[in-house]
Amino acid sequence: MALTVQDLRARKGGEPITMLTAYDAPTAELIDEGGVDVILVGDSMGNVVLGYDSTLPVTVDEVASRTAAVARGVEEALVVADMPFLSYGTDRQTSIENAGRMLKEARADAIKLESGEHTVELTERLHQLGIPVMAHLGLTPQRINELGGYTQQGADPEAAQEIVDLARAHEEAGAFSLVLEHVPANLAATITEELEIPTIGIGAGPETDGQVLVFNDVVGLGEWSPPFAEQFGDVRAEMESAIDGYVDAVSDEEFPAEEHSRYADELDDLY
Ligand SMILES: Nc1nc(=O)c2c([nH]1)NC[C@@H]1CN(c3ccc(C(=O)N[C@@H](CCC(=O)O)C(=O)O)cc3)CN21
Ligand SMILES: CC(C)C(=O)C(=O)O
Ligand SMILES: [Mg+2]
Repeated sequence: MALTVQDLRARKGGEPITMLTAYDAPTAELIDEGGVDVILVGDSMGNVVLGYDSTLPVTVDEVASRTAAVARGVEEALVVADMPFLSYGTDRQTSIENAGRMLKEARADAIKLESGEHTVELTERLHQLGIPVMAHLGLTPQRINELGGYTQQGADPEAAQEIVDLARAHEEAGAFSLVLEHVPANLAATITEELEIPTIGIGAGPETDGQVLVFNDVVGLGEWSPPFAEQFGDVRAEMESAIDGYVDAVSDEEFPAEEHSRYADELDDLY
């Protein structure tokens, strides 16, 4: 049976939750078969697949299209669509319509919002309507122009308290889980202890209820990855070697070989 948001809530304090991003069907299928619990169609697609230098240009259409592809590749994992910059938190009607598209059109199971004061009421409304919301606090990359850099958040007592208060407010509003990004490990541990919903950390230390990373960082596909990510493979080197192999084989006239080529006997008299 496919994982539900209720199953995820029940994992609080239990076996660590695993979450990875994916942006296409075949990758999502591999991740799903690998037993990962949650697949996030992250707006990090802006950086890692669409060639932008931030997540800000990513559109609702782009996330919806990629989410639909991912959902087609997945059988077991929970599929979460990441709402892009300015697709929510402006007016309520548009926010609900955009979030609704992810479930109605793209077949996501839930959505994620970069959270703040402006998303407490919206989270409650979406929850009431039947759209499960994953909250996201700490480093929220859609605020890069306010933040000035992708630095650790909540490192002083006042900023930490603000995150704790917002975490509680979003739990109360009905969020089913909370991503904590690039915050001190001791702050993430405290929030994890205080909340009843599972926390999922990225650059937030070992004491959250789960971990999330960007797929490209995990397999070693990107040229660059954040300091808190770990590379568990070197897919980039594999790709480079396959591309070199192809170019060499064509240049040396070794590809295509006999086994790749079909001849039509009927043409023998003509040519
Ligand atoms: N490939 C990829 N992986 C990610 O995890 C990721 C993205 N892209 N794009 C969207 C956001 C941006 N993220 C980032 C990006 C950079 C740092 C980083 O380098 N932080 C340093 C320097 C901060 C600074 O001074 O600007 C640090 O030491 O905190 C952290 C998280 C996480 N997200
Ligand atoms: C890193 C995760 C939490 C994210 O928001 C994304 O990939 O866009
Ligand atoms: Mg994101």
